[in-house]
Amino acid sequence: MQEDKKFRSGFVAIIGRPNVGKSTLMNCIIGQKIAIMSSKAQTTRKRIETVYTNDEGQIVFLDTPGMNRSRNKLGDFMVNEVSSAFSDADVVMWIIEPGDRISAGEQEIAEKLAGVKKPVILVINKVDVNTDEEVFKTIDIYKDVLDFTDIVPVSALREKNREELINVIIKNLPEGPMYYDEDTVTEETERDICAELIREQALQKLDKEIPHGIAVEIDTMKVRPDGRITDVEATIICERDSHKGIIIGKGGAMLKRIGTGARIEMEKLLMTKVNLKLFVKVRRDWRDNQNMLRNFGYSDKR
Ligand SMILES: Nc1nc2c(ncn2[C@@H]2O[C@H](COP(=O)(O)OP(=O)(O)OP(=O)(O)O)[C@@H](O)[C@H]2O)c(=O)[nH]1
Repeated sequence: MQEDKKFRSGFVAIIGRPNVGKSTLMNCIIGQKIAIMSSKAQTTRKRIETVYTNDEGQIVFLDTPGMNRSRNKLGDFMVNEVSSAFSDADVVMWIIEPGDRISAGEQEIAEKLAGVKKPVILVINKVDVNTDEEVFKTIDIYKDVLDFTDIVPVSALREKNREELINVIIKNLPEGPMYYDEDTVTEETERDICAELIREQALQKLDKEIPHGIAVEIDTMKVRPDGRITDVEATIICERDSHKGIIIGKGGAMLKRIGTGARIEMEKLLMTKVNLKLFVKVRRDWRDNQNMLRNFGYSDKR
């Protein structure tokens, strides 16, 4: 990174009617297909979906409601949740397809976005199946609908203008830190879920002895080159030395039970064998420490 060029980072919300290519575009930007997580896991996860990083910046895509949800939910979402969904975003990306008029659905999105005081980028997707003339016409129709910071025609399927779009998004982000390791794409979510699975087992097996005073941190998670085994090292964090003793159990028996239960669940999620090593650490009052909480994937609201 050069001194005069500051690193930019932030959160991007993607909005658009069903089928305009939102998922395809996101896959195209991050350069790989995103595994679909189980519905059970999703209900407990925060909204962060995927991360793209290059030398200039880091884009964290937020999973806005309506993005992966059922088609007819979009309207409800637009009415009820648009402001809260976008409150975390630094930039909004509105995806449309080329067309010669603004449909009712698009109109509704435009009205809601009119109240969003953030940069809005209009992305015209699927230009591979349209003539330049049709694309220009679309730009013409849409350019005054909102005060867009940029309008970018792309083809998510053919990866046309991918780099240009990435540059435009990063240009619109504020200066900021790298929130995630540069090689993080989606496994952050898998890591979070694995941590959650271990926590779930611990809570189940420990019964009421240590109610909620534990957190789980995944230290390393690596798939072996043959793709058949994932090595995971994780730490269970508790508040007191006495808790540590209970979690480990007599001769390590309790920790072994927690580990076995979690391993079985993780194998289902990751679809590989899992070699799990569990550690236990005491960190006094971790629940009061906001930074530590954020580290464990808990938002301020919890
Ligand atoms: N020709 C063409 N087809 C595309 C492009 N991008 C996406 N598609 C197709 O459009 C269809 C919908 O794409 P998705 O990425 O699932 O769209 P979505 O907006 O995420 O859809 P919902 O999840 O229903 O909201 C798929 O059949 C894609 O292959 C593109 O750039 N060109």
